[in-house]
Amino acid sequence: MVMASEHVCPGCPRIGVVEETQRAEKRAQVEHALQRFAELARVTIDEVPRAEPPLRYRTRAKLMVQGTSLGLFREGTHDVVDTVDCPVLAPAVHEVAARVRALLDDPPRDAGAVLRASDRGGALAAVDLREVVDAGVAGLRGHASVLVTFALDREVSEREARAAADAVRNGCASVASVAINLRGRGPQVLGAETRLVWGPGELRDRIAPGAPWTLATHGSFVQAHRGVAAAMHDAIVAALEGAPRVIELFAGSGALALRLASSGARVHAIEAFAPAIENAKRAADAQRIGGLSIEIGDATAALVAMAARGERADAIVLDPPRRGVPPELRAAIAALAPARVVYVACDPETLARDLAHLARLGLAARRLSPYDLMPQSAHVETIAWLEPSAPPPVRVLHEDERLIVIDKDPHEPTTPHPEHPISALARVRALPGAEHAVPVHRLDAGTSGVCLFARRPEHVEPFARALATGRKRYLALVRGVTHGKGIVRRALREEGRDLPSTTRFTRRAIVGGHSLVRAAPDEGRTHQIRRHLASIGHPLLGDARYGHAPSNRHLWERAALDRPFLHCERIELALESGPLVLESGLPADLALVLERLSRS
Ligand SMILES: C[S@@+](CC[C@H](N)C(=O)[O-])C[C@H]1O[C@@H](n2cnc3c(N)ncnc32)[C@H](O)[C@@H]1O
Repeated sequence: MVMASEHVCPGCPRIGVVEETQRAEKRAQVEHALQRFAELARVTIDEVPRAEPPLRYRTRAKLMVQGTSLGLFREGTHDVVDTVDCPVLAPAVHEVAARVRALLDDPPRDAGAVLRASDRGGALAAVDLREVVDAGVAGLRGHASVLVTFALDREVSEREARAAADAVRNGCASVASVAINLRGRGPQVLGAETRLVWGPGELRDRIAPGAPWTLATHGSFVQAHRGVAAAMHDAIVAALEGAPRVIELFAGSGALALRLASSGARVHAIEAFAPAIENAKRAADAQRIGGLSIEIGDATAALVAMAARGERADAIVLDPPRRGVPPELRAAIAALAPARVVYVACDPETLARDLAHLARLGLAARRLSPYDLMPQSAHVETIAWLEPSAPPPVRVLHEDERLIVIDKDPHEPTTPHPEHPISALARVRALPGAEHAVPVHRLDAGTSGVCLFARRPEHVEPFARALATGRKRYLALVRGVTHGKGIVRRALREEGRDLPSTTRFTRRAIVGGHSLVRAAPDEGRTHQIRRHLASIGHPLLGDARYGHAPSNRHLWERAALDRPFLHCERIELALESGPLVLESGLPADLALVLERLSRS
């Protein structure tokens, strides 16, 4: 058990909490993330296995520099909390951090700006420490050493860089290699350009004794906890036994790809960061591991191209960044018709969003296995095991002898479209007595909510007329803060004619600096709400066509928004038989977006 420390470091907010409790909390986090999605109601969640060791495990530290402090930003600020007694860093990483800290206190003159914080007139903004273990002979941590990268805010001379490298390695045997990196303006700790100053620049690294080695370079990705990462790899290799062709997306420097290939599978590894995956191939060749092919590029573009070529995969493994994967990639995964999919996720919420969509595409997760990849933090890493399974039936809001009204899911068009593997119409026609159904109107693929179908083509006309004069209400999240209410009257061009159009809106709430509005179009012109709200400077968030690309990117990264935020929540029809009110609640994916936005 870890005892409570006096102050809680932002890196380990759960330190001091009994380990069993931490693991139960992590499992509960995953459970909570699944709960909002009806498609995931029957998924079981394993207990979280114990991480060994629970302390002194961290293979990588990106430490910020401020004055003479080396540590992490206090949450929501740019104040650095010094992590001098950090109990989770692996011993070699801890030793090098202590050496850098001592040098910040007393920087050698000839190292110039490299070892002086940028807020003290120097150039140093952060230090990236990456542990490397070639455990081939002496067992894990037998040969631990560290790749040190100084992240600088400005250029320094070669002489200053060399003096800094000498200073950090003198008296610190764990330093294996030193590089400098120019950070650029982005929020990332490291920029694109790294320059080797001293040492080999790349070293063999193993997750576990006996595992194939990979090539570690300055700043390269490594799982935070070797023991837990190795257990995850074991579980994945066992689950994919007998799969002759595996596609691995987001393969990094190939630790898992090499394991899978060395166990006999043919692995095609796709990764955007060229040096990492090129090193995987070099490591495979040097170890005579056959069967590994690599592809450098965007995982979505690569898989969409494979699907378009009609390729198939026995198994697909993916380990994306926190934001999860875009809808096009989920559709391409389903199109490759894999017998097994293994989805490794570091954010259970985006995982749940993606699993719900994959379930509708015919790939269902029955079981999730959460891991304690970063003990003492709130982080939970989860493996989802997916298999082909019939998609859940469409949700019916109302049906009678002539009409079927469904709650349309996002990411599917109303009628079949070549870019989408499934349509609302196809799912409606799978209902009993609905094989001749036709849509009364169309919602865009990205829009969810109330959607009307006539049971037979001859039933469409009266409902189409009732819909044209009926009241329709949508929920939309739009960029910026709108007036409390407003009316947009603006002709919209359709089929070469300008047609008078009116949309009324009321703001319901401000969430994360944006407006949640109820919008009611008097007509039902193509993209009426999207075009009208964009025309007054408040485009829908997530709308790639009429929206604001930087805001869309931000909401995708931070708030898990993967489609236009537009939901048809209510339609009122005056039918000959009497009034009919159809309503749909806020869908789970948009509820998640609002929750994340109000948290941030
Ligand atoms: C969570 S890491 C997983 C790394 C790898 N599975 C491992 O264990 O070493 C995510 C990886 O995805 C890569 N990546 C990020 N965006 C990508 C994209 N659009 N296409 C392909 N790879 C991407 C990153 O470079 C990073 O290596």
